[in-house]
Amino acid sequence: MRLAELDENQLLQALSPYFRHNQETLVGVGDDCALIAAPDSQYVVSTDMIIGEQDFKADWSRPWQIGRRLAMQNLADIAAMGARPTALVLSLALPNELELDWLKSFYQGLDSAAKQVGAVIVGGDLSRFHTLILNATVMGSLDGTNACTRDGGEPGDLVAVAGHLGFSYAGLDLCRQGYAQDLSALPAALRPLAAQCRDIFKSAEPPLAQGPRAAKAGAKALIDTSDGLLVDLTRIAKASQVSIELSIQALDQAMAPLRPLADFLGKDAKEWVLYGGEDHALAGLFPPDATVPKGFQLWGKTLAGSPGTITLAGTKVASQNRWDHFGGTHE
Ligand SMILES: Nc1ncnc2c1ncn2[C@@H]1O[C@H](COP(=O)(O)OP(=O)(O)O)[C@@H](O)[C@H]1O
Ligand SMILES: Cc1ncc(C[n+]2csc(CCOP(=O)(O)OP(=O)(O)O)c2C)c(N)n1
Ligand SMILES: [Mg+2]
Repeated sequence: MRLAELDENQLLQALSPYFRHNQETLVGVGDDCALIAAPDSQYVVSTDMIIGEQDFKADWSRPWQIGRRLAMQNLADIAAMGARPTALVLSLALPNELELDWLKSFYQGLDSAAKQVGAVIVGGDLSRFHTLILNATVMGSLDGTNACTRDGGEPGDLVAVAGHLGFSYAGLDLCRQGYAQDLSALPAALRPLAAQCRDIFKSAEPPLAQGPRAAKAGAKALIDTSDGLLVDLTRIAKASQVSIELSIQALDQAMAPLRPLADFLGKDAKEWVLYGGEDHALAGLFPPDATVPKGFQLWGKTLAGSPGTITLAGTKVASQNRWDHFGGTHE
């Protein structure tokens, strides 16, 4: 059945299995607003949208993967404040010819990501448009800890990263080179890694639990790598008024698993790791005596150099944003 055959109430009824309650939900879907408990007297909130063809392709990704990606990239922003996601609202512009099954599957993906961290969908808005425009807004609780903003770092801090780096860009390159669905034309030895990269590109797997864990371990600043490691490290370095020195060993370690695939596709694993966006890894600045949580890799340290400068083994590296929708060198 196509959406054109349904009114908004019928659509919402069809999606109702995905409107769950958690302990923060005082009023969920169905009233003018949701009513969400915020025991801390403060909460974190963020929003992010994705647009068909520009941020995903409906013929590359299954609808549940698109839903999961939209949820995950929003949830990652909450994790990047050291917080726990509690509730999501969605604003969706949908073409008339879209199948109801597509939309249900999309919500299944959203819900699967939300479930992973105990968050629920509590509201939204539906509109018709010829292009898919999918927006989520997410709220979260700090559970009594301090928010890990980008500006808390100082010279001498440890720089550590949790999550995948470059895997999403590798997945994008695989899709661009015709491997969006079928990997059988790849050498057998590369297929498991290729499948992992492709899945991370299509649905994103940020280390959501590491945000609150990092906050508890004393992280002074956190950011998620939506636009690429160097761009996002530059943001945290500028906000914290420090420079960052990265280690070659950390880069080599991050590149190692991706190298065979990069070589096969004629791509550069270093480019994937340093400039690839949408991995939503968590990069943090920790005090020099901190024990960084398991799952965080040490990447370097902050220095009192020119704010926002990133060096790799002493040499300044450029951090141009490949993914700036306004005026950048967006591909
Ligand atoms: N249209 C907008 N109106 C108000 N604030 C915005 C708008 N777009 C982005 N921002 C804010 O600017 C900051 C940077 O945005 P963005 O680069 O999208 O962050 P992120 O990479 O974490 O999603 C965020 O604090 C965001 O809330
Ligand atoms: C079809 C397609 N082409 C290219 C990309 C890659 N891409 C699009 S936007 C983006 C960066 C992040 O997007 P943005 O909207 O800037 O996210 P934010 O920084 O707001 O979290 C990347 C890597 C993609 N996801 N899909
Ligand atoms: Mg954004």
